Amino acid sequence: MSKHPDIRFIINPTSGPKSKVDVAARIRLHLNHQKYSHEIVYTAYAGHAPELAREAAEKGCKTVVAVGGDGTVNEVARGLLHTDTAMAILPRGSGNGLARHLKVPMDPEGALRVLNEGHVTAIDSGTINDHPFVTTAGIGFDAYISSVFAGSKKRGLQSYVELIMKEVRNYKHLPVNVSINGRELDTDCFVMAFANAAQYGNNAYIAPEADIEDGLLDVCLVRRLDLIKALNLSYCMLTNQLAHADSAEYFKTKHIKVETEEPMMFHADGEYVGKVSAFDVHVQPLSLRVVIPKKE
Ligand SMILES: Nc1ncnc2c1ncn2[C@@H]1O[C@H](COP(=O)(O)OP(=O)(O)OP(=O)(O)O)[C@@H](O)[C@H]1O
Repeated sequence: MSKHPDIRFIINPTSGPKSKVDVAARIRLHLNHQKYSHEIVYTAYAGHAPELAREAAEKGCKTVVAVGGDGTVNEVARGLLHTDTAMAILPRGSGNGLARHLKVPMDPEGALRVLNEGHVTAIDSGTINDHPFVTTAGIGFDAYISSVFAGSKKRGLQSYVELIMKEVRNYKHLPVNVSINGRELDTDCFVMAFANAAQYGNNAYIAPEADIEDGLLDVCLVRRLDLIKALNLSYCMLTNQLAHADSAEYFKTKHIKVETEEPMMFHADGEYVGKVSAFDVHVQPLSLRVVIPKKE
């Protein structure tokens, strides 16, 4: 019986800002071929990577590398959850939230060095209405932004920030009912983020205290937003600090339920999923094996 290669690289050819880097050539150049056999496959459509990752896991592949941004990482992770196959990341997106949280280098050589070392650990993931996420999920403004961004041809950090600045003034909070840690809360919700990793990507920290191995999700609730709160929140997100209590509240939990009068948009790992009026969010403790840099 022919043995499956140790490592499958899954490249999303549409990820990230246009770049001249030939990532397949970098892989061939920098992978330790004495240690690992490998193959490179390309996604042909959105939603292809979970199939490619699951197939590799079923064939006994040790590691599957997500070559792309957080959308690709989400898809590869979905195919590997609760298996023995580890996920590595070769970051090619514009945000790269999970790679940054796990301290995977942003350059291909650095990311391949981490892969060559082969240090594996287990991390949590989450589900929002049964949609898995590994970095963040959310309802309200961040989901609205992901829905608008998905329909826009523009990519990159600058377009993203411009979009947020344009839309933030028009977006209105909605009333929600929240059940968390045995408590019920009737509140307004501008945005509610469920963070497994600390950041959305691009070092924008929505939950600075999030620990990806603690079996808990960090919830960040912004009830209402005005100019002062928006400035405080943006400053804290960019400097990796908890925002002032007037701007945002933080909770740690295994499970949270949210019900809304009007349907609200939600996202999983920055990909817009849909609009519903009930959300059930769970942590899935230590459900994904990942390749990370060795701690010093
Ligand atoms: N071959 C393909 N053709 C079209 N879409 C694809 C293909 N392969 C994957 N996709 C979709 O591309 C989406 C975006 O991918 P990804 O998030 O990796 O890149 P990005 O949006 O450029 O990065 P970031 O999320 O960091 O901004 C994914 O949700 C995935 O479903």
